[in-house]
Amino acid sequence: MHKPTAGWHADTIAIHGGDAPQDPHGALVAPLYQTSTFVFDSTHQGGQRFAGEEAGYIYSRLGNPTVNQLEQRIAELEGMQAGAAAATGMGAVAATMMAFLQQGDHVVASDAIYGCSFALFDHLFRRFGVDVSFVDMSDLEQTKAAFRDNTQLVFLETPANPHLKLVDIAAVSKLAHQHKARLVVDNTFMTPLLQRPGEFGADLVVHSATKYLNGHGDVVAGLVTGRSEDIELIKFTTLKDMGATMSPHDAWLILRGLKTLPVRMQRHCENALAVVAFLQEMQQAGMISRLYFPGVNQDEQSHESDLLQTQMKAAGAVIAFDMTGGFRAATRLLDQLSMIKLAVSLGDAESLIQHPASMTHSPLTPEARAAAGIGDGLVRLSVGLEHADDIITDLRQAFTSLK
Ligand SMILES: CSC/C=C(/NCc1c(COP(=O)(O)O)cnc(C)c1O)C(=O)O
Repeated sequence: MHKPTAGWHADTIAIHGGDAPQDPHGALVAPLYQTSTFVFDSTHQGGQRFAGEEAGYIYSRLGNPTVNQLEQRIAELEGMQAGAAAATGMGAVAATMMAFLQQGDHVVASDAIYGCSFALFDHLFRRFGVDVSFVDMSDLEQTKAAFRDNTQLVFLETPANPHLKLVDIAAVSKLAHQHKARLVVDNTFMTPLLQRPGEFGADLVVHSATKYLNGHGDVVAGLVTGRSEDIELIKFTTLKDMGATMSPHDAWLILRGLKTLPVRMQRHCENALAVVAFLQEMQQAGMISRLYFPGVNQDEQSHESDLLQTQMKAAGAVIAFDMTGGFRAATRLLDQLSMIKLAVSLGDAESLIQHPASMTHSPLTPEARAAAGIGDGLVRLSVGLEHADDIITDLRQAFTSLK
């Protein structure tokens, strides 16, 4: 039965998006195709399918009905033509970038990105002869100067991991396209509910689906969306041959998580605003030297508040802050919390807190960490779905214990 998907709101696409695999029993939730391979009717059919002469499934690393339903749903949510699913967020980042790179190429990357993305670019890509320039993309002149004749890709996160630095997607996209390069935006911290980078000129949008998209702390996975021809290239070169494809069960769990993404993001953002207000009290009390949250440091970047208005629907629910007492205060605070869990990752129902310098961003060289402004006193908090008062109570008792 044809679905009238045109004109649906994101809240509806999150539940109904993507073609559910046909089920003879009319199951409301499409069955999970937990299979490694698919049986051919004949040798001829098998050959035809491998040759691409006949549509149909072959082997789950080459495509799976449950995974395809998720790929279609995330593409519809991002407003992109197609999607590809990966075993992890890093699988999505790596497969996406490597599909468009070869030895001798150059990449312009933001200096504010997740630690393992930095490591992929700064260690692995260099080993294979791809050069990467890390730039402060809030400085468009510096960004422009970084381009070379062999620049093929531009990569950024906004808001960036770990301290929520914002980048003007449209401005960087213009620079990328002037140099005939593709722009890849990692939209993990926002999700398509709060930001759709394709609307501002991103060619490819990647996600750690581990985070908000799945949202329940029980899956590690990745997704990428873009134009059909780019997604096909990623699927049938790097993803297929690197083997970084997503399991059908993970896809099935993410499809279930996505159904509540709109209401979860609303609650995450409401909670985050209440927690920011409390942390501002701690800042006024001198226990926090700097608070990072989109729109909070108005003096810092008035352009930041413009971007919050133009490319984002809300500020999100990840907060970072520098402890006045540095590493020792940060360590004591994190070790004092009880309901808020001391763990990396973000975007889960559970509030999570961690220490970027020694954890998520430990792969950065000391120089890169300094350039990105990631100090030893920096703490990153992912605000969960608990009652805001209970989150604040836990934070308050931990801060009080430092006095
Ligand atoms: C070991 S640290 C835990 C992971 C964290 N981040 C992951 C991440 C990835 C990579 O996504 P996976 O491969 O699904 O973890 C890609 N892009 C962004 C913006 C990310 O934050 C973290 O806690 O900041």
